[in-house]
Amino acid sequence: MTSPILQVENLVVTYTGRHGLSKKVIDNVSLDLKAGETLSLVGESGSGKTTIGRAILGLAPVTEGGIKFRGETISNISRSQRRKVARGIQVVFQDPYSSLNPSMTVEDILVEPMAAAGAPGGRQRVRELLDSVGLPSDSGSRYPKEFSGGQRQRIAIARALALDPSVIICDEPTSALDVTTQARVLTLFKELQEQTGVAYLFISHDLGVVNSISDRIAVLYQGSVVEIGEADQVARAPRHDYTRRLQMAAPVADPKKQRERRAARLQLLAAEKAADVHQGAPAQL
Ligand SMILES: Nc1ncnc2c1ncn2[C@@H]1O[C@H](COP(=O)(O)OP(=O)(O)OP(=O)(O)O)[C@@H](O)[C@H]1O
Repeated sequence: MTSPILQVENLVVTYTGRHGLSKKVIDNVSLDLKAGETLSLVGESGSGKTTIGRAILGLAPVTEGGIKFRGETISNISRSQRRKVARGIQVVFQDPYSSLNPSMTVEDILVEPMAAAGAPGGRQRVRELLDSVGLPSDSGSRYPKEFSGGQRQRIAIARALALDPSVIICDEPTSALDVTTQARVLTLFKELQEQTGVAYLFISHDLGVVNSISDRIAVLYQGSVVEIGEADQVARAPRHDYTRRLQMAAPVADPKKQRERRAARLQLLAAEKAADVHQGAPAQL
């Protein structure tokens, strides 16, 4: 069995507010990401998905537990150490409008991470990166505002690929895109994974979106993993009530499927009522 490339071990993230009140937002989460796989993290807004991604990137406090990349601890280390050991972890954010510096050309955006890491990265590499994400090779001299949302997300993906990462954290990377563009960008993620062997930790609130690209899915509820398993099993035959609710909340275009969903939702509610399991159940999704 291949050993995991990224390990989140018993992670606890606690934030302390202005009045000294502390709030545990991640509670004992353990996750393994294997080389070349896509593990999705799904849950409703506020469940802690982004916080886990930020903790991996060194942007959220790791209060307890630890994070390892290629077997080396990367939590609670200095910035300079992180630059050395964690350069193989990159990120693509949700919003392609705010995540790209509007005053930089696309070429400068792509060269920046390579220059910061002291990696070789000339015009040829920029052209390769643009080509790999399906953008015209002359895009380098243009500015982000000249591109559509989907194209901007391609630029952000090219930037994430610049240092040949082995892990990309994709934080709701298609949520700001229309459905057609969303599908194209998801296909691009898949193709890039086939070509490069990169692993994705794919963060989304939408079980429908992640099912098509995930190997495994972990479901997060109030800072804890309540279910984890093979993508098809979690998305199609969830074991946990909360996952069932997420499944039913995911938008579907097909009216027949919508009717089936509605019937299943009513059945679930009736069963819960009968079993009186409402106490402690998550809020309406
Ligand atoms: N810097 C912070 N200080 C205090 N609380 C925070 C901070 N960042 C996040 N939180 C809290 O942590 C919890 C988890 O937030 P997080 O953004 O990780 O959730 P999420 O599942 O990614 O939600 P969304 O899909 O809306 O982004 C929320 O209750 C949020 O208010």
